[in-house]
Amino acid sequence: MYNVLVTDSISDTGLKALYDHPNFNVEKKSGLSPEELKVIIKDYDALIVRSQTQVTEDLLVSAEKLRVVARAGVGVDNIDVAAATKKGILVINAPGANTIAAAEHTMAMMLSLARRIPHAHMSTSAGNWDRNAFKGVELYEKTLGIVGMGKIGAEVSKRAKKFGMKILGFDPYLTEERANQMGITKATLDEIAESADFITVHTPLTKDTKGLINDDYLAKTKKGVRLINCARGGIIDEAALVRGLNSGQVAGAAIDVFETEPASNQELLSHPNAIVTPHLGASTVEAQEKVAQEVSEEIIDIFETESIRHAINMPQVSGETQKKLQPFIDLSEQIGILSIQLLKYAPDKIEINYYGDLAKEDNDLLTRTIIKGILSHHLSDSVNMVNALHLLNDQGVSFNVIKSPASKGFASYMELTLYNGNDKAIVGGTILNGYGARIVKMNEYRVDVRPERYMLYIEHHDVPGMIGSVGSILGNHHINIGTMQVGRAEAGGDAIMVLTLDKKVDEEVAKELVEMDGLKAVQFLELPNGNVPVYNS
Ligand SMILES: NC(=O)C1=CN([C@@H]2O[C@H](COP(=O)(O)OP(=O)(O)OC[C@H]3O[C@@H](n4cnc5c(N)ncnc54)[C@H](O)[C@@H]3O)[C@@H](O)[C@H]2O)C=CC1
Ligand SMILES: O=C(O)C(=O)COP(=O)(O)O
Repeated sequence: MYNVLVTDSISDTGLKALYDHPNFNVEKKSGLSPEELKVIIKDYDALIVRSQTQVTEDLLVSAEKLRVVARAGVGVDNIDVAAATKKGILVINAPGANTIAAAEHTMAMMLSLARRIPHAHMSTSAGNWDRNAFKGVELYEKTLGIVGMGKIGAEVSKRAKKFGMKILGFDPYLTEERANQMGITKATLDEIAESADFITVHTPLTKDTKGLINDDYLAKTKKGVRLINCARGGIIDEAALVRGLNSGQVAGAAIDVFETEPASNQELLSHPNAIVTPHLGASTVEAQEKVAQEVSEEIIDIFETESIRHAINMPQVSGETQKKLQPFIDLSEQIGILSIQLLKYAPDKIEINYYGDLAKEDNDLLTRTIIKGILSHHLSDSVNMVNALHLLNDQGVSFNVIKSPASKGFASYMELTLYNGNDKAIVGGTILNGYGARIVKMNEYRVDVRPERYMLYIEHHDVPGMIGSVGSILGNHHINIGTMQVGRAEAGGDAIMVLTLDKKVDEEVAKELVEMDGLKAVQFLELPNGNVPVYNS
């Protein structure tokens, strides 16, 4: 049974999949103080939040079995993603599920600014009938500058165009071609300042976007510009905005998100030309059901099938790439595990080579799986796909990934080399069509071995009788040999044997083998996810 904690106001309808699932126990606990949350978090496998709960490093330290933090929404600035990654906790969100809600709220804010609806409402409901004080402006034929042409920015542009607005879009990823397709003009921030009557921001809050609209920028805008922020507090610098509103440079501002929330900047909140809402962009029945449903279904998939769609701290892989890489995932981990057992010590340098078709794919997922295999030897369960690269970095191990389209004799081939000073261990593997995974290189030797649970790697001198002697020792201890591969550099020189065994070699057998004349190195290898033969009785 997996325990899921929900700490913000999340739609019960959207959580239905989790409520109905026999393997999940959902508990809703809102209004907890950080201290109270810290005490109970240790019992939960997954945590679902919106923007209110602060998922800090201090909280995550106490989250003993937490595997997933799910953000029922887009922005993850209330979650310490770096601390989660360090602890191997996956962070997911629900991108796109509240896009329409946020775009419609932006339009509502823009229309409210243009026609001063909140002010007119307050005055009229107080008993006044003032038809002259609230003369507005039209959106029609005005220029709207959109900073951040992602999902919400694009939906806002569609709606604003229908109102007859001219749209200038700024986004580092906006191409001329996409702008043309959308019927908007690609612009710079300065061009927006120069021509826009309304400016709306739709970016995440990053070090680049923090204070993007500041005193300097406002000085370049048209006098009487109107500003909207339904993205993140701080993209428009609040102090600069108040100065702009006071001087009249800014005719009006509609603000849904604030530098600190709950908002406390009274000068802004009570400014006669400001319209403010308490972070309501995503607050529609539809969006709240959708975000909750998306994260619920993804949590079930993560725990039941390990499939991840919207990870913040894991590589995003398309369905097609995932399908191509799938057969290599187990093999990657096996290569990692075998190589660290061959090297015996922790590596100080790692090199991963992808050849052939594999080199053409985005193989970050395989790289993480290989690293997880290597590190799990010393760090066991504390390493996973989320924190593998982070832990490697922490250990000061350098790693290098080389992709080469050359085939190396197989359609796809991967080779891992671990270094420890002058020592190194090499393991290469491939998937043979119709035959499955094969280890095809161990150190400098070519082999052809199906990765199995129990394996034995022996380096010896190429002299008569070696194979027989190893076979006898194993036979005397009732250890059946599944397969055996022999290889040599040259006749009478160095040679290897790689055996797959039906059971584990205990210390006594290992000792006998190590003491055998002519053997240079004996390494018992164990693959937790390798095949174990089953005998018919
Ligand atoms: N008020 C509310 O309740 C809601 C707020 N949001 C916020 O709205 C923002 C946008 O959300 P989406 O459109 O879903 O995200 P998105 O990821 O689809 O789009 C963000 C866009 O910002 C662009 N961008 C990043 N840095 C930029 C920069 N320096 N200058 C210009 N563009 C830049 C990116 O290239 C991207 O195209 C996020 O901050 C999100 O958290 C989202 C939903 C509801
Ligand atoms: O999805 C986002 O980024 C939002 O800002 C929505 O926040 P909320 O879920 O309404 O607290």
